[in-house]
Amino acid sequence: MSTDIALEAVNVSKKFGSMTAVDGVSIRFQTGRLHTVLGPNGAGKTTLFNLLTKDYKPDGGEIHLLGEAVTSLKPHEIARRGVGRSYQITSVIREFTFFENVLLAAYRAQRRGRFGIWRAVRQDPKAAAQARELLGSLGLERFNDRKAADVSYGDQRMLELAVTLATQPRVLLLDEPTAGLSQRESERVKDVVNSFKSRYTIVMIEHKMNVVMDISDDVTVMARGRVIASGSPEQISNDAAVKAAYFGL
Ligand SMILES: Nc1ncnc2c1ncn2[C@@H]1O[C@H](COP(=O)(O)OP(=O)(O)OP(=O)(O)O)[C@@H](O)[C@H]1O
Repeated sequence: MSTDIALEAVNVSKKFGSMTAVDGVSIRFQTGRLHTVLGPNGAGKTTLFNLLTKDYKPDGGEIHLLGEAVTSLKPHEIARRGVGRSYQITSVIREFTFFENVLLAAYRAQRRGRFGIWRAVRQDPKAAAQARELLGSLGLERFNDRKAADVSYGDQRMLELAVTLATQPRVLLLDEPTAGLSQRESERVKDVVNSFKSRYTIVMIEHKMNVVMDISDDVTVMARGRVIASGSPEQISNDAAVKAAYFGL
């Protein structure tokens, strides 16, 4: 199998009772590209993410990561092999400062997922240097000593991104990184995600069309659990099936 494909779903399906949320989807995410999954509410995008990270077990089909079948692995094993996912605010400890949150994630990543006693975490110079550098590169150093609970929703989402990056993923799954953000904050997240391109393989679910069109290399459109179109942003915006299913035109 070609290793220029970082992550791949082959004919995956997932049912909830009698409802098929993901219906025989095959999709390839190429190394070093930003691939957006687009589609109306209920199209199956988040369920597809859950299948890629193995949070859900597929009813059929396979998942391949960096050329290897990983369909039987558990979510933490997928994470350890380099798939990082931002779980919205849930990955952030609200009572911890920005620095402490990123430090903890960096420390755990260096120890392949194991927790340490907090005193040892605090005294780890390598994790501390990594946390400082990461927060600096995202322009968040002014929040180093601020508690996550005390900043705006937009800044918490930036912290969530920093925590995910501290795990040193190869493939980054972003589920609506601009959801709930103001236009100015969305632009900032868009620029930051754009700056990650080439360093990571990025798979993003995103609804805001300006974000999708400005920074995606590839776009796949889902509707009712299936892939209805795939191509460049320009091809997708001119696709008749997409206009019908997504924009209601
Ligand atoms: N855990 C679950 N149990 C039952 N049904 C579910 C579950 N998760 C998702 N579904 C259903 O599966 C379908 C696909 O949902 P999914 O969340 O994957 O869509 P989506 O494209 O991410 O939508 P949105 O843009 O609204 O987040 C929907 O009909 C949803 O109600």
